[in-house]
Amino acid sequence: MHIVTTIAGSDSGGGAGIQADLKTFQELKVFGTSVITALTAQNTLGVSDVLPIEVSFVEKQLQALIEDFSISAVKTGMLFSSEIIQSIAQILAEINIPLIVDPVMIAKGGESLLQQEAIEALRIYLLPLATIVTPNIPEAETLSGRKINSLADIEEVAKVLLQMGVQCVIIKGGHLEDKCYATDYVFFQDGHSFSMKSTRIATKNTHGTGCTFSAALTAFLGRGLPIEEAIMEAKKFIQLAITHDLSIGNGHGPTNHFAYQNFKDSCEVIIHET
Ligand SMILES: Nc1ncnc2c1ncn2[C@@H]1O[C@H](COP(=O)(O)OP(=O)(O)OP(=O)(O)O)[C@@H](O)[C@H]1O
Ligand SMILES: Cc1ncc(CO)c(N)n1
Repeated sequence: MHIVTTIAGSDSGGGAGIQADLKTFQELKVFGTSVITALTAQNTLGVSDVLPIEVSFVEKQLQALIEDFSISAVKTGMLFSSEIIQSIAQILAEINIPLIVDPVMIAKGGESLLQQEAIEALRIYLLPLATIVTPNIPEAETLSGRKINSLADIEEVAKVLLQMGVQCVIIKGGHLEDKCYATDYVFFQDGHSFSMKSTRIATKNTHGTGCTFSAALTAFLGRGLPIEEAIMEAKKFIQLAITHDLSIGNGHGPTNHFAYQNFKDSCEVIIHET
C-alpha cells in the first residue's frame, strides 16, 4: 500500500483542500494522510472565514506522520502564512520524498488563502524543494513577477520558476481565454517540455480543480508512475471529474472525484511535444 500526504487547508464544502485530496487519494487506491494548516468555513458560494492552525501544531501533525509511515509522495495546498511555510519546509528538507507544490493563493470567489507576505516564503523555502509546482496563470504571474499574455510569456515564466530550483513546472491553463480547450504547459529542468490539451467543458462547477489535479498527480507519483505518465494521467483524472460534474450547491460546484474510476477509458488528452 502506497502512503501519500497532503499538507493543506480544510474545505468544509468538501470540493477543494484536504477533502478533495483525500477523496482523490482514495479513488486512486493510495492511503491518504493529512496535515491540516487551516480551517475554512466554505461552500460553493465562497469562503466566509479562515482559522489558521498554530504553527507548532502543524509541525506536530507532520512529525507524527514522518515518525510512523513510509510516505511515497507529499503535496502542499493552502499554507496560509510564511511561518507555516518555513516550518514545513524545514521538516521536508530533511526527508527525500517527491514533493508537489500547488501554490494556492486565492479561492474562486476572490478570498485570500495565502497572506501576501507568504509569497516570498514560497519562493525562498518551498520551491527549491519541489519536484513539481502546479501554478494556475495568476499564481504563475505572482510567483515569477511577470505578466502572461502569450505562449512566449508562459515559457519565460516557467524559466523563472525553474531557476528557483523546482524540477518540473506545470502552468495550468484553466484561466486562459481559449473557449475550445483547457491546455496545461509542462517544463522540465533539462529543457524538455510539452503541452496537454483537453476539451474545455462549459461549466461553472470548477471548485477545487487545482487541488484535485495536484492530488491525482501526488497519488500517481506515489504509486511509482514515471513523472510524465503521472502528469498525463492526472490531467485525465481532472478532465473526467469536470466533465461528469455533480451539480452540488448553488455556486461553483465541486468536481466529480468518482468519475475517473467509471470512465477512465473514455478520455482524450492531446500531447504536443514542444
Ligand atoms: N472548464 C474546464 N474544462 C476542462 N478542464 C479545465 C477547465 N477548467 C480548468 N481545467 C483544468 O483543470 C486543471 C486545474 O486548472 P485551473 O487553472 O482551473 O486550476 P486552479 O485555478 O488552481 O483551480 P482551483 O483554484 O479552483 O482549485 C487544469 O488541468 C486545467 O486545464
Ligand atoms: C481549503 C482550500 N484550499 C484550496 C482552495 C482552492 O481551490 C480552496 N478553495 N480551499
